[in-house]
Amino acid sequence: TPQATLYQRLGGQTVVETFVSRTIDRSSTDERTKRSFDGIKLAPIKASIVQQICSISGGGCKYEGETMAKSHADAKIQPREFDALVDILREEMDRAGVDAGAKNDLLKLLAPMKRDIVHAAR
Ligand code: HEM
Repeated sequence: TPQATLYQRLGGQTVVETFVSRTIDRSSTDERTKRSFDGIKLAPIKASIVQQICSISGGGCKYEGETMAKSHADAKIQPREFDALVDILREEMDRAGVDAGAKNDLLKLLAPMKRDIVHAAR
């Protein structure tokens, strides 16, 4: 029998949509992260992040959005802002009932994106 994909272990589409939606809603109002979301429409980012997570976790989607470097460049995101958003994501995966192993496996796939998302001072 084939192994479950990470996407399946995360709970599939409904669960991924739930924790992504709540993460972005909270990030757009949390004092630590909200400034970057000022004037940004949340529904399209949510859909894009769901597609990206589905793609990298073996859910069979094709991510069609921008690169992480390009989509975050204008916001000049600081390391503490990145870390705060990931903390919110971790809390929302817990709240959505995601298994600890699956949660950590997804966080491991997202962690290397930090270097593209965080603004490099030059
Ligand atoms: C691992 C962490 C993160 C991932 C996986 C991620 C993923 C994404 C994705 C897939 C998009 C949509 C790109 C597109 O559709 O072309 C996006 C856009 C965006 N992200 Fe992130 N992101 C992360 C961290 C952050 C952080 C830390 C912030 C701010 C605190 C942030 C703020 C934004 C904003 C404001 C947009 C919309 C940009 C625009 O439309 O102009 N993201 N992100």
